[in-house]
Amino acid sequence: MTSSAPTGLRWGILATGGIAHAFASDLRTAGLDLVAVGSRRPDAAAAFAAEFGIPHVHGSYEDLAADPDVDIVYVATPHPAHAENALLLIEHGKHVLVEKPFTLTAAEAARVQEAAAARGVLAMEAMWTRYLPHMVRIREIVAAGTLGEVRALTADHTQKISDDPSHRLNDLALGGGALLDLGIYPVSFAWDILGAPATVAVAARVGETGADTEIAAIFTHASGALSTSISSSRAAGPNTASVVGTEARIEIDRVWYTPTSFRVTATDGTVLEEYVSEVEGRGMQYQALAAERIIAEGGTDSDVLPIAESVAIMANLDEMRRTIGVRYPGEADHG
Ligand SMILES: NC(=O)C1=CN([C@@H]2O[C@H](COP(=O)(O)OP(=O)(O)OC[C@H]3O[C@@H](n4cnc5c(N)ncnc54)[C@H](OP(=O)(O)O)[C@@H]3O)[C@@H](O)[C@H]2O)C=CC1
Ligand SMILES: O=C1CO[C@H](CO)[C@@H](O)[C@@H]1O
Repeated sequence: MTSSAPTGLRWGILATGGIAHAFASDLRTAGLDLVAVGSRRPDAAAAFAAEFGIPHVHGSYEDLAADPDVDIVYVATPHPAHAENALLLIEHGKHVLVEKPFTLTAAEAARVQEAAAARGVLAMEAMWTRYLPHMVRIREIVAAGTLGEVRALTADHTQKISDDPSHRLNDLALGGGALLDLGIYPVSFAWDILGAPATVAVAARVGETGADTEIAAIFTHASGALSTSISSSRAAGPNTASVVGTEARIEIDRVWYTPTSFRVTATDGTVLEEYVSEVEGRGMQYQALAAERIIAEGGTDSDVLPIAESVAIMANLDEMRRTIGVRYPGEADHG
């Protein structure tokens, strides 16, 4: 089970940028209790609160963290700020749902994991795709053995995003790079279906700012399966994915990491299942409902994406970046 009905948990949102808006809108659509917003800019917090009818308005992240009427906070800052923001919130006893990638590095992720465990709160990566209904169904189909032995998985996350050097995806100071922003989706999908890679091969193009603009990866997995992924912040491709087994395959339509459709087709061409998502809004509410269920049941970890797996995925991304020579400012300080 990955989602359920709202439990009345009181949500705060930290930051007021693009994805904070999308998440707030999905929380409202799903009837979750959004009570607070915090921004570095008091005006931005006030405007965001007015847009979504949020009662508690905080002109700093510290004030949001200290709000006694907030149970859980969604962190929607650029990746280099995720660890610092999450640690502040955890220190104040808040549960946290932290945007992907969970942090900038595995060392930061491990620090958040430790702090959450010490405080007894939930820290969960907002890899929203894992919680979407079509992904839940895909995991069921794979687990049931319908595909036979899974031999291959493919996925791309390719978008034409601005080449302005100051854009978040190009600026290393903001965690720029296709891998951490886009490539993490196919990487996390491969982990979800096939587990940790046994070997990792990567090739990339690195742009003028030092951030990767394209990256292709081939993983082998302990089962013998291969997974491949391509990510680009310069050109929009199919954004489809497939899981191929000895008896049947799953083909996920574009855009595979958002609510969409898929087919299960047997090797002889028989269509075994056609699935069409029926999701209100963008679909970011499912991860929030999953977090609410875990907390209501007294848990502190996600069964769909445990924090240890988020840390391990960050280590996988660290290794891929080492291979392609992408390094973030002050990374040594980050650990
Ligand atoms: N799940 C998904 O589909 C998506 C996830 N994301 C993830 O969400 C995070 C934020 O992305 P996005 O919303 O596109 O980014 P934006 O630039 O649109 O917003 C980021 C917000 O973070 C706050 N912030 C804190 N420190 C800084 C800083 N140094 N520079 C700029 N902003 C800062 C600001 O809020 P304020 O001024 O109010 O404090 C700002 O509005 C990223 O980690 C990204 O990977 C992004 C898009 C889609
Ligand atoms: O997660 C994401 C999904 O796609 C966005 C672009 O539209 C990315 O920038 C983002 O971080």
